[in-house]
Amino acid sequence: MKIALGADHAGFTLKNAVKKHLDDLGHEVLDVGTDSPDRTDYPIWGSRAARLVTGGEAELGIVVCGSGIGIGIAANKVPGARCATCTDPWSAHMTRRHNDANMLALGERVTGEGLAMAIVDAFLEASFDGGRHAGRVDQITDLDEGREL
Ligand SMILES: O=C(CO)[C@H](O)[C@H](O)[C@H](O)COP(=O)(O)O
Repeated sequence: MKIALGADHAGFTLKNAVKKHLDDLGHEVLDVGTDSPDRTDYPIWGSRAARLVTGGEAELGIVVCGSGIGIGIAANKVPGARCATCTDPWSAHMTRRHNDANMLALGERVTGEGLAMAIVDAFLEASFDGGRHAGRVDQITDLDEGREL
């Protein structure tokens, strides 16, 4: 699978660990940066990763900042991105099944590396249930495209 990856300085180390994990699993990683631990701004990297996902170059995206919150908010500003900030594997599993999330956000200052990989695995191994959830995801798309509910 092609997976977009992005992080700010506060997520740089965990991004590299996620990248190695994805490489080991045989995925193709599209790393948008950042490429150093120098201080930078999470909206840049969240939006760049999201654009790869919404543009179809990547199937899924994973983004990392200190909390996982800022970069997730930024990713979700790109229409078509459904990015979930997760701190546990169950939430990562459920956001794929019920929300058809196409991006996962992690917080390096929140989540240790071992747990982060379990979250990544749960996210990648689950898939969308469809059914009653499909109409709700369609409603999210309506919001993305400026329609009122
Ligand atoms: O956006 C965040 C908070 O929601 C991230 O944790 C950022 O990585 C953080 O704000 C960066 O903070 P810093 O003090 O500039 O390292």
